[in-house]
Amino acid sequence: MADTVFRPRRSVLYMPSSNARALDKAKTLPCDALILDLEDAVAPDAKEAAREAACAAARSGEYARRELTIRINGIGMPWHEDDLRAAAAAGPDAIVVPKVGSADEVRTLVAAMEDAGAPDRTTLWAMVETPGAMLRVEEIASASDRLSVLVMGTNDLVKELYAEHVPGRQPLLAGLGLALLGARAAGKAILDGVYNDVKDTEGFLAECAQGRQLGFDGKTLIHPGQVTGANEAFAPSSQAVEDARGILQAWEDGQGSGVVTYNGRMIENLHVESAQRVLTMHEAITALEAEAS
Ligand SMILES: CC(C)(COP(=O)(O)OP(=O)(O)OC[C@H]1O[C@@H](n2cnc3c(N)ncnc32)[C@H](O)[C@@H]1OP(=O)(O)O)[C@@H](O)C(=O)NCCC(=O)NCCSC(=O)C[C@H](O)C(=O)O
Ligand SMILES: [Mg+2]
Repeated sequence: MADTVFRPRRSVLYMPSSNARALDKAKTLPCDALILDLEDAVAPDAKEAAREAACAAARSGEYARRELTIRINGIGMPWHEDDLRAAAAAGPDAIVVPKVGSADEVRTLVAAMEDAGAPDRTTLWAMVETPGAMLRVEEIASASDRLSVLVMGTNDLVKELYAEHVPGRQPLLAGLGLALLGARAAGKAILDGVYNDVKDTEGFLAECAQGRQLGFDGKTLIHPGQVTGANEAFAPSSQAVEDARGILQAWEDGQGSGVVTYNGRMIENLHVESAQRVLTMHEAITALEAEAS
């Protein structure tokens, strides 16, 4: 069911489940989560072999601390039902469903997962990547407790809007904002879309910084070379951690004295809550990284 404790999802790497080298390499990468893809990255004649490989990976227990998810083909596609049944039986951390468009679809997917015997630990991640989904994000996100994460599909959204990929993502800002509002109103995690140019480090890091500033929990990625940048961008900086500790200390020291300040800035209860959140994230990331070493 949906998370009750904070789980870092700074770097969430897609890989084609038909690519055995990528599946193997993923066991060594410092990403927080993996999406083993059966949808766009897999050609029609490779779908069945990819499904078997993804389910075997989910059963293997070889991906250690990394959250392991399987992206199945979308509702209405010829492989959808078999993918969902097989993924549910394999019991990954989550089943990722592309192009989810309504709360009814979420309820149908959750019922199908339950019918297929998905273990309780397997949650649903819904991709939102169409204009209709952007307008219904809150109802999609609130439709089931089993839905834990929303994932932006920015390539599909650009296509559906007849927009263009440009630095700064101006054509997407309305959609990104609506999706963030809907996810946060429903209390769900939300991941930013992918950056397609795997050789453009500067552009990628700028988009990570923008995604972080907008409020995303992490970024979906397409190449191992993008993992470290996303991990840094979506973790609290050492300055942010130091400030969070200072704010909590100033708040504790100033109880009963009325106005509290830290480094000349006014501190209210809401700043204390934000500082606590920063420290929770920092501790969760530190614990996750300690597991890896
Ligand atoms: C983009 C790529 C096709 C580039 O592949 P390639 O040219 O082979 O990269 P490299 O030679 O630099 O690879 C170096 C090594 O790293 C491994 N590798 C590459 N990519 C991955 C990966 N994603 N996960 C794990 N390992 C990876 C290679 O095997 C090499 O290993 P080795 O030989 O042992 O050194 C390729 O990166 C790729 O296929 N990426 C994923 C594409 C994908 O999954 N696309 C679908 C999801 S994106 C999407 O659909 C978003 C959404 O729906 C939307 O609408 O926006
Ligand atoms: Mg897509």
